[in-house]
Amino acid sequence: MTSRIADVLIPLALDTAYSYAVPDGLALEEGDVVQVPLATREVAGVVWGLREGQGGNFKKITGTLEGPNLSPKMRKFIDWVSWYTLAPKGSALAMSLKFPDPDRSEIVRIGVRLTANLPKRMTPARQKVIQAAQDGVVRLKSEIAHAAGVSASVVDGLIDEGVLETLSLLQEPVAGLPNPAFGDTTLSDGQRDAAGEIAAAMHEAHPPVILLEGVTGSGKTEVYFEAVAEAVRQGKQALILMPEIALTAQFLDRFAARFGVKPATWHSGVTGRKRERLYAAIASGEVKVVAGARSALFLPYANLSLIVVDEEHETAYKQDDGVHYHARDMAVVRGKIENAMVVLASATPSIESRVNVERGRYRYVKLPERFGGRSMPQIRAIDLRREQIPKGRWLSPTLVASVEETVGRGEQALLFLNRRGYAPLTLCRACAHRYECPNCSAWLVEHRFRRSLVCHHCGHVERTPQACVECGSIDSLVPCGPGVERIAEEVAELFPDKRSIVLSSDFPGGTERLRTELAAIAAGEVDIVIGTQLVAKGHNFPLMTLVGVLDADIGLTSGDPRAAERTFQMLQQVTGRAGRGEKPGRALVQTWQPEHPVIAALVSGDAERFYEEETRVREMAGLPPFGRLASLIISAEEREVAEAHARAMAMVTEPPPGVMVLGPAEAPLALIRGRYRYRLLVKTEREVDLQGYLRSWLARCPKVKGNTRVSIDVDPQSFL
Ligand SMILES: Nc1ncnc2c1ncn2[C@@H]1O[C@H](COP(=O)(O)OP(=O)(O)OP(=O)(O)O)[C@@H](O)[C@H]1O
Ligand SMILES: [Zn+2]
Repeated sequence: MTSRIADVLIPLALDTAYSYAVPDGLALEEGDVVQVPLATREVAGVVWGLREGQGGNFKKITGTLEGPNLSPKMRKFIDWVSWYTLAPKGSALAMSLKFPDPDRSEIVRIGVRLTANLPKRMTPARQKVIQAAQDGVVRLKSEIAHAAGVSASVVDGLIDEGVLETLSLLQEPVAGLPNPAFGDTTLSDGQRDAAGEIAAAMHEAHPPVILLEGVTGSGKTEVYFEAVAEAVRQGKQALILMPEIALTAQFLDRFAARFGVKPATWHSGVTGRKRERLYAAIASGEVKVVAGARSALFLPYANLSLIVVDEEHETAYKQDDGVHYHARDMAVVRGKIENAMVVLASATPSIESRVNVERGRYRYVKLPERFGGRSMPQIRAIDLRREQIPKGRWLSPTLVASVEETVGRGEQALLFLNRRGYAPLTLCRACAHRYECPNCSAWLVEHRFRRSLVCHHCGHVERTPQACVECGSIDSLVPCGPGVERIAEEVAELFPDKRSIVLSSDFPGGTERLRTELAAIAAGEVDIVIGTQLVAKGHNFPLMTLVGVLDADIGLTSGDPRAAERTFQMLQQVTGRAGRGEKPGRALVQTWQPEHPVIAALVSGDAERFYEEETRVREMAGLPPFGRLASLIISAEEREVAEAHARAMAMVTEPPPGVMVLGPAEAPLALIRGRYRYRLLVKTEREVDLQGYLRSWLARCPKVKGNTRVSIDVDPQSFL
């Protein structure tokens, strides 16, 4: 006798849907959310397929659950992401599902976040909480305890000691309705042409992917707002993806000035009931515009007609754990599936997107000039081989003089160094002991404001000792090299009367306070800003007329195939913060190698030269986008186990023509969080079916046992 069978995908790291019998009388459709027995538990899952068959041996579906049905397009997207990234299908599904939690009450909720205080006594449990709260996001007490895997009493203890502060979380409306006619902006001629072209393309039968390239300060935002307006006029939805930190108050205000309300925002800080309500409103089509971090790409939009990827070159779009996906690339896929237009916006596009334009896959719209007739900043290199910097200092005399002049005129200066903390390395003067992380092969970074040594890879924190832990000498620790905190110290000595601020992701008080500070800078309440990449991009500070780059060479020698591109983008972005207001800006770039192609292109203002040269280099080396890469990290708690497994995998590679497997080699970060890491790198020609090869190889590999893990990263962005 045949009966109905449902193949149910469960949002856990499982690659296949499991078959269940559908009880008589239960109305079901594909995409419905159901409850099913799994081992000894009841779990939620989504009906991936329905068929007739011999269902006698299968367990029965328990019932249907509330929540939106996942559309065929959404399921196709999830299947695709899983196929492309090799992540289990269930893990890809997990990114798209938010189940309502019937137990959560709507009464006053108390959130907590980290302060700058350290606990009197550090315990492993407390350390876990501090680590989990490191990002400064306000979370419910229960959430933080859960994330840290500790009991609520540990969190209470930290609240009592002032290490965590409490805030009450208000219930806000999900989002207002954007009005496309609210604040019609007068566009420049260039903006109008660009906006016209983009809005027209939305009406094509198959809307294209458009690369919107415009120099820093050209007004790309106003241009893509017109496409958003068009989507709203049609009653459809638009998604604006941003690197998380770019979700600034400034952006939200600009959106509100154009559309009358702020957009709905989706990122890791949106939690609890708010998250559930937003999820439902996006699925019903009630919310029209979402501005979100990469995770917003996986929401079940009812009728999406536009995806904007702002700052499309940003590395923050790549997720480096769990499902290793690149949100820009997946946005292009989602756009195709939804028949939605995709706009990739950047002042410094990725080589990948540029090449896609050359190949005719993307359309190209350019804004060559700054808005309002403003000029690009004048950029000059300071050759550190010629100009002496006094010992123990990091600002050259030329830079110091320029800062003085700038702030003397009542304008602002930004000093950029992409290094958090006080010093990247600490050692003992007496015994030369170097302070290293106990869990990672990395130096501990001194954070002087917090009086601690911190690992930037695993979050390990220890109090800076008075006596050397190795030889016992007192006050013998020496900081080596600069971080932003050390520059702040130098600035305070050089300009004692000026108001300065250090901004990095360590900023106490987290994202919300950071937003306040960014607004204060824009309002002119600070003279000198010292910052990492956090302040380097996306922001608009009208009074900032000088940008000083303290060490332009930092990223150039990293051994990453994208090192030159990344450095160029970063320097172009940070120097682009100068002169965005009424007054012209300039940038001074301290370097040991002014003749390096990256620095030379930056100083000459000739971005095209850099792109041509770098594209040629990639093509010759067969690197992306002219060839394809996948990185496999094999890790285990014992070095020998990781190495043996990596070698066993390497034995059975059997690469076909056009495929090379390199390694295994110890990963540059050989130890992270107590796990030893080996790496295999697959490099193929562009036409090769990389995923097909990886699957056939993995099928030949020995089974993963014990605590060994194999993590697969297609199109890796990180080579550590
Ligand atoms: N049509 C317009 N009318 C008035 N002001 C505008 C207009 N277009 C842009 N601006 C202003 O010009 C400045 C630069 O615009 P915007 O921030 O969009 O540049 P961008 O191209 O995104 O630059 P970046 O890539 O450096 O972030 C902003 O202060 C913006 O408010
Ligand atoms: Zn560590």
